[in-house]
Amino acid sequence: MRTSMLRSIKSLTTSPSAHILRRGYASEAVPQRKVTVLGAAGGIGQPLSLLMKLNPLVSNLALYDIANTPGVAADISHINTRSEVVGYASDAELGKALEGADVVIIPAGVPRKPGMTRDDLFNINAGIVKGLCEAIAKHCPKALVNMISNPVNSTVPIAAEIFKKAGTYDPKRLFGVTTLDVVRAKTFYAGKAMVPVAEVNVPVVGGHAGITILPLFSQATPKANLSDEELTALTKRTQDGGTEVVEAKAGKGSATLSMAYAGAIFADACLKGLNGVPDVIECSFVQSTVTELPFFASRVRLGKNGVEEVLGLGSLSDYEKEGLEKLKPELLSSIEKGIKFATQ
Ligand SMILES: NC(=O)C1=CN([C@@H]2O[C@H](COP(=O)(O)OP(=O)(O)OC[C@H]3O[C@@H](n4cnc5c(N)ncnc54)[C@H](O)[C@@H]3O)[C@@H](O)[C@H]2O)C=CC1
Ligand SMILES: O=C([O-])CC(=O)C(=O)O
Repeated sequence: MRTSMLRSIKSLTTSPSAHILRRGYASEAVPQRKVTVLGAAGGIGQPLSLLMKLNPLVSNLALYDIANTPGVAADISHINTRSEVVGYASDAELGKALEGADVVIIPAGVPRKPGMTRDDLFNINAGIVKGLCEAIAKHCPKALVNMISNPVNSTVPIAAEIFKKAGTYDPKRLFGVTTLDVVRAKTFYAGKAMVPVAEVNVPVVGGHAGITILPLFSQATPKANLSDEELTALTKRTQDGGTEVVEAKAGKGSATLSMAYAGAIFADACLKGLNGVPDVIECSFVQSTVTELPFFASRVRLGKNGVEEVLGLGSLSDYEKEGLEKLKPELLSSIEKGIKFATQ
């Protein structure tokens, strides 16, 4: 038994994908971890499920969608990596998909078309998220919830209220996934500053829609001498990154592949935190006292119980201070809209 466990740990640590995905994972033991993807057959769900299948920290991968799950699950299950894959295809199977989950990732819901804002998705997605969160409260109340469905600025407060109603709310376990904003900020900054993209770090704070997305390029590393005009343009491009993709896809949806990448990075960080890897830090939209708003995205230290510490904003440039004040009313109104929906 012990020999076979050691052998399986050895094979996990020597496969090429393991090296890529297990950076910074120091412990010898690889615990069993179940990840459930809700909306697994969608534009984001499919590549995200693929990336989670490649993640050696995952032992069980549950794929749930209301359409096309069996095909996606059968397809992904043939990949020769650690996790066992099971597909769940109907409302009646949602409980089984969630039972025992350590991390639940939610990319279920409709995406934008050109001309729409993320808030235009509220009417449909709020109801979808509400139903899924009620099931999470019932079947895996201790799971870390990674909310991708838009509008994130409202769906996270909706989830919080649903969990409060069920008596299961733990603010340490609820995350709005804003990693794509960070991914974009890093890419755009590296291009403009002509620095190696793999070395770039840029915190992105606030929320996940338009001007509520506030990249802090004054804290970007490696440092570069960019003009005010260049920094303004970079900020705007990061804020409008989602719209750039929506327009390029011309009615065929919004970012899926880059979002799957971002979602996989964030889920991996959650798993590392759960497994006790030290100093795992990612930006996320969480319950917060960093500003006067009840939810706010900033850098968060992840640990064995989810959020270990919500880190402050650090020092901001005058331009960023102005951006911060400008975003607050819009972000607050989206948060309140979510709370109102879930409490009425
Ligand atoms: N947080 C972020 O940075 C980003 C968020 N998004 C959001 O992610 C969501 C999904 O986008 P896509 O994957 O492109 O959409 P999609 O339409 O391709 O896929 C959505 C999937 O959700 C499923 N679904 C709908 N209702 C469901 C329910 N009750 N239970 C389980 N599954 C359900 C659908 O069957 C479909 O397979 C959208 O709301 C989009 O705006 C997209 C990109 C970035
Ligand atoms: O823009 C959208 O609708 C999808 C999204 O959230 C993003 O790509 O950041």
